[in-house]
Amino acid sequence: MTREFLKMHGLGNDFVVIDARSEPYSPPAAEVRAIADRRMGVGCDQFIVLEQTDAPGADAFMRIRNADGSEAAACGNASRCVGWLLMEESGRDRASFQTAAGLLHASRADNGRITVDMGAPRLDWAAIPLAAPADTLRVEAVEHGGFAAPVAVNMGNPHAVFFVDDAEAVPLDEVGPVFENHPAFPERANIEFAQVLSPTAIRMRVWERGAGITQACGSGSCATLVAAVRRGLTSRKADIILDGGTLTIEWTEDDRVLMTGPVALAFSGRLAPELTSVQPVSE
Ligand SMILES: N[C@H](CCC[C@H](N)C(=O)O)C(=O)O
Repeated sequence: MTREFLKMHGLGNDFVVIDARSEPYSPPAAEVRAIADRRMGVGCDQFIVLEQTDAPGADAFMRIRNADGSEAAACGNASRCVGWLLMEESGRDRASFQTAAGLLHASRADNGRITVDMGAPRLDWAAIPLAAPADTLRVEAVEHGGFAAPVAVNMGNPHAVFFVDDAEAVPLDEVGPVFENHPAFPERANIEFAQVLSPTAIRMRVWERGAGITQACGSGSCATLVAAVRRGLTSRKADIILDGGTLTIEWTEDDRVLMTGPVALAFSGRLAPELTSVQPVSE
């Protein structure tokens, strides 16, 4: 059977979104990779499936899969897109949905932007997770190519934030995969390189776990702001300037991280049977 999908993005971090609340759909990793492939399939950084849920207060469960087929528990840019879809569906200005990292709450902000409360950051080494006890403010065991001692933050997914003098100079495609797969991160990690421009502005580039370089990363922007505040480098609310545009992040005094930014619906289409019946690639 074919399935309708929506192609959406948040600042160029792009998604194939399928509403499977009435017809369950949990494709194997090989099928997700085929759909995410930018030649063979539709192409996306993350593949998002809305699932039926009986979680109280939730309109759906948001299942997040990376382009490599792996599952992630958080995806900030997709959370804004899903929040927007649910608000458009209900006609309300708020929406809540369940993720593997917990219940998220979305609301409309100014100029068509959407705010998602991404919850509290987790800062303990075991919650990142790290392979061994460490000070998450400076993880000394992680260094390569002149970059060392990142701040580790979990926003539902693991992040390592390096502060640098010039974000544009970072050889992201070379050092990104080394840090993503570093043994200090038993579940791998999303890797951010942040250049503080002012107490309220940070330039950030990202290498995502399971997706590589993306135009933007919402959970990565949240992790970057939290890391900067912990290091005393910025105020608790700042703009994160990504390749694809700017997100505004605030770490509130009551320990919530609020992410505000745009959403975009590019087009809709139907996944053809060939794609939904792809045979697992022999490893
Ligand atoms: N693009 C997403 C991050 C996806 C995280 C995923 N790469 C992981 O494995 O954690 C965001 O906007 O937060």
